[in-house]
Amino acid sequence: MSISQWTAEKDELIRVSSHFYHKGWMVGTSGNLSVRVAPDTFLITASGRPKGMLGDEDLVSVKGLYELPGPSGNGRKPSAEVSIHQAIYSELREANAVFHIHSVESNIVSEWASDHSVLLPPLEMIKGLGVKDPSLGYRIDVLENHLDVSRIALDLKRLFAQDQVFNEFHLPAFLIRHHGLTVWGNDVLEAFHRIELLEYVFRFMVAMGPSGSTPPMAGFH
Ligand SMILES: CSCCC(=O)C(=O)COP(=O)(O)O
Ligand SMILES: [Zn+2]
Repeated sequence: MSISQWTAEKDELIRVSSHFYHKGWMVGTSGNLSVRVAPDTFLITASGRPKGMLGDEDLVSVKGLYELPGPSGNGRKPSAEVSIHQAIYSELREANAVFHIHSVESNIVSEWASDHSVLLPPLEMIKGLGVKDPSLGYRIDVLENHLDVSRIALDLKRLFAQDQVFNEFHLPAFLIRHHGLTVWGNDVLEAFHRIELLEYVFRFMVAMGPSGSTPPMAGFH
């Protein structure tokens, strides 16, 4: 009898995936989630699985942060976007959970990028990303989408290599244009909170519109 490993971590990712699915952020097979279980090993959702109804076998382990992994023992393939997770875990020691979702709002906001980033509104919520003063003008990076996912991972590594990523004005998150939001945290709960609060910020931005102000309501002057 084989004793399955990391059952608590798998259960946690299955619960988070189901929650995000019901929010409309991981519709169908979209999005992927991972959690680090050792310095160079993480569990990640298998590719092409329905994110609202994952089972234990839909979480596969990946050992190594630099080479693309093959299929797991049960024939499941790691997420097609595994190289993005590898890039984050290899470059950021503080990242122990990485969540990637496809929400409508994050894709709308990604269209408003200028100079590869979007300015976030000075909402109190942004403090949940670890910043002290939301009024200072925080921007979220926007990477180009590429069919070849390893190109996105390479662009991300380049971004991490630039000093400003590590200064306090950069956030533990980025958008891929017309694709979705990726966030990391010190643990599953932190990544979970960060996804939820950024999605709140994006909903606010979409309600305000690209100019950042709501149109006057008919009948009010
Ligand atoms: C239908 S979503 C297209 C692929 C994608 O962007 C994604 O997030 C899911 O890919 P995975 O291989 O992780 O299932
Ligand atoms: Zn994706």
